[in-house]
Amino acid sequence: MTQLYGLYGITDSELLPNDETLLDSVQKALEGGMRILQYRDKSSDTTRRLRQAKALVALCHQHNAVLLINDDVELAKLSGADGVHLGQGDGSPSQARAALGAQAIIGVTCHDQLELAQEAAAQGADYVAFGAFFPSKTKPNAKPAPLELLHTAQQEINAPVVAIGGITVDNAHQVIDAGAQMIAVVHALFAAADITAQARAFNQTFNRIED
Ligand SMILES: Cc1ncc(COP(=O)(O)OP(=O)(O)O)c(N)n1
Ligand SMILES: Cc1nc(C(=O)O)sc1CCOP(=O)(O)O
Ligand SMILES: [Mg+2]
Repeated sequence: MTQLYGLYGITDSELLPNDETLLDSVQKALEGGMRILQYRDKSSDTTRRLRQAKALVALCHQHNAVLLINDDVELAKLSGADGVHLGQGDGSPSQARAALGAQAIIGVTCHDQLELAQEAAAQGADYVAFGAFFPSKTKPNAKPAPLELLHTAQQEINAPVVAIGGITVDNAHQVIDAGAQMIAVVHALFAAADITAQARAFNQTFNRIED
């Protein structure tokens, strides 16, 4: 079973606009050691979303990686994905659990608010996500979150903690040192010239030897 730890890649339909670039880029990230992926396509093209989600499930499973679906519990169920990532407007973790079953991985966006994470964990979320820790190219208007929140969350929340927002190979150590078990990355991973090397570099940040 895949651990909820390390690099957590998130796809972006603007950066990866067609099936070929999506699957090719994800394959490269998997070759670099990414074991958690979220399919994030905010469009209403249901045919494309189902086709791409199913293809990503197959590809991720070939590499012992998990595929989570952003926003959409129904798509997670139809595609055979391993779980779902819920924003604050995307339904509750308990509703998602009822739809997807006990084995499903359910993550919840908590912005900069510890209370949202407490609520999500109490409802059975498998991880909680805070952000944005740095200025994000993908979501420039995301509300900033302070690094200290990760320290507090690690101590007080009974679920693994994800950090998101503007994370790069250069700043990843800041959120990891502050308590993040996973780093969720769009641009610095999927816009990289060498996605495999970049995925490897992100995961190495977790393994680096302390001075
Ligand atoms: C791991 C992770 N954390 C946060 C988000 C953001 O979710 P949300 O606030 O619902 O925003 P959208 O991604 O739906 O635009 C995420 N997707 N993944
Ligand atoms: C989807 C998303 N949610 C955020 C939040 O703060 O909740 S930041 C973000 C975008 C993350 O992309 P990048 O790694 O390119 O900054
Ligand atoms: Mg959402």
